[in-house]
Amino acid sequence: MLKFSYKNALNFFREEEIKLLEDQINIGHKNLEEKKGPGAEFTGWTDLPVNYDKEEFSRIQKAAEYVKENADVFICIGIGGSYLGAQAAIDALSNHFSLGLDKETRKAPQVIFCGNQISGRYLEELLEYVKDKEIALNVISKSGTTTEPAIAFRVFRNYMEERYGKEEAKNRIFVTTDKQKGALKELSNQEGYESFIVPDEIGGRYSVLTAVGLLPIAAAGINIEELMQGAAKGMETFSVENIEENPAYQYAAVRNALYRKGYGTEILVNYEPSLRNLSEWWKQLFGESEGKDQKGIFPASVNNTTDLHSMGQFIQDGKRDLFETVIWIDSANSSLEIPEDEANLDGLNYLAGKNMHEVNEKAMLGTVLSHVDGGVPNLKVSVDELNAFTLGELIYFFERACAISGYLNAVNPFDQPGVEGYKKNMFALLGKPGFEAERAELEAKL
Ligand SMILES: O=P(O)(O)OC[C@H]1O[C@H](O)[C@H](O)[C@@H](O)[C@@H]1O
Repeated sequence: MLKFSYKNALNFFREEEIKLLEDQINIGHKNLEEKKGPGAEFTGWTDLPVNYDKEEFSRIQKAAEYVKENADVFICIGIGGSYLGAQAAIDALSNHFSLGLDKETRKAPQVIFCGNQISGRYLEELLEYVKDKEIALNVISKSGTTTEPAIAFRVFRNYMEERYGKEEAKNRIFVTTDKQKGALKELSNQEGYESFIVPDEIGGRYSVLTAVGLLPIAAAGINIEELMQGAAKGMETFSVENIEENPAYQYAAVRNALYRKGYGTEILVNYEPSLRNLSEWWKQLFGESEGKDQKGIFPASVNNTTDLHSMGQFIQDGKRDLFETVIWIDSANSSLEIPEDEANLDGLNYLAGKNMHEVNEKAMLGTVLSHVDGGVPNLKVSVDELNAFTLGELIYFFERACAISGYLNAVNPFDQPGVEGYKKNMFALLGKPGFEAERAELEAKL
């Protein structure tokens, strides 16, 4: 069961301040339930965990089986919401070293993401890496026109057609995009690729539980039925109107109470390397949803205890406008104990026989207390253990909290007008037809 606690933030605001946000939360809740608030056209994710296309879901499972049988490497091309959720889930639930394990042990292909930057070196090295491995590919883009994945797909489509021939390449390429529009849809129709849909009413950063995330996640050997069941449990728990019974709404309210006092940066903190990319997914979710109209909480992250040795100083003692949200997994996920050592030169015998988890937990507790003393409010989201079910719950928790939090700060949590700025300039500088006037203007500034 997911739990949320803000007891370590209570030195920084009064409980009553949460109460005072209740009316606004109720309005946000109604907006989501009735799908009628700002950005209502992108609220398809609210009931997705129970209201999804079951026929497509089984096609996803079948495609994942095909990939498992026929590929050593599954190349997933996408950027932003079209890869972060899948990457987060796969990292959270797979062996840290699965890249180095053979396929028999892994029972699934390696999933490698690309098209999420414009590095030629990365693509070239990936082409070299897969040259003696069987590959399959999933190109994922809701709009079907995003430059980064489009370039990577062009490179890999050429490569696969040359290597496998057009017909076999077609069997190995899966497309996830809009149901009717966009260049990728057109290409997919023309070539006859098996395709999956990003529903109109679900924006990229809310799409991990659609085919966008589900195909890569299933191909990595993760049980997507359990993931959806966990999300459905999340939907049940976190769609309750009453804030006292709804941890997601409490989280949204506390964040806003802190923000209004000048805490402008939230750091998501984990103590497991497998959660590093959950933070990357979370950053897009909250950053794109809330950072607009010249306001919003800046979402940051640290990976502990690693970053206590680099960012710890700043968090403890630097500019005081930070608050932290710790994601904690209650149960030990390994039985590794610290060994006894006769010489005890490192002085660690006081830890001998202790499970690593116990040490990690004390590090977490000690850090929270110390940061609170240093003026950093601390929130905590915890789950009993990390598995596909609880991950589904966590995903829904954050999605729901994010939407309500955006409404509390009077922004549309479902649009992202700001991301077009760099694209327009890049197109102009690259000489894309139609951008001639902007090009001259920008070049004069360089
Ligand atoms: O899936 P796509 O249409 O390719 O979009 C990928 C990403 O890029 C955009 O610029 C948006 O800011 C993101 O919200 C989106 O997730």
